[in-house]
Amino acid sequence: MVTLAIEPLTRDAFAPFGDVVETAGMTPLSINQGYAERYNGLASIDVAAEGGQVNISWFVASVRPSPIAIRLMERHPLGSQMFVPLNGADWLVVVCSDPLISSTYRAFAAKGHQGVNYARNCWHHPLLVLEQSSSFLVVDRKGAGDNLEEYWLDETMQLDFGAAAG
Ligand SMILES: NC(=O)N[C@@H](O)C(=O)O
Ligand code: NI
Repeated sequence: MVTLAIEPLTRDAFAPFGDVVETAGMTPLSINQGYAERYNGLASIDVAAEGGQVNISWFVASVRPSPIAIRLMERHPLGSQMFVPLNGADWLVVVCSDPLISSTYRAFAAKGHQGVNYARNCWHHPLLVLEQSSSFLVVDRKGAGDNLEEYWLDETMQLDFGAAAG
């Protein structure tokens, strides 16, 4: 059984896979006569391929059976996909650069104030949450074309919550 250590989610660590949507390290603009701060440019939304349009949706996700087994990876060839948690609950992100090579898999512990934007064609596991009824704002692509490619792993991969890497 292949086990996958879980590492902290940081911009640098996640850079090969997309953006981390958080305000840490960002310099805000003061707006609205000083009554608000604006953090710009947190993610690159890439959904225009083949006439795609932005799709704004709301996910309410359930906790998967424990121990969480990684059996399926997917990617969206025509667009990026962004998840921003709305409940403030911590969650999990699993990505890889080649689903056939287990050493390319990475698991990240996402905090409740962190979102991610999977780059177009980034292999990722479908939304993984740690608390029931976890709500997310999702920004991805709607339009013609096949925007889902799936890969079912030959051997289930387990997440190792005990050995948090990093
Ligand atoms: N199916 C769907 O809209 N969501 C997945 O793409 C996912 O990454 O959770
Ligand atoms: Ni997806």
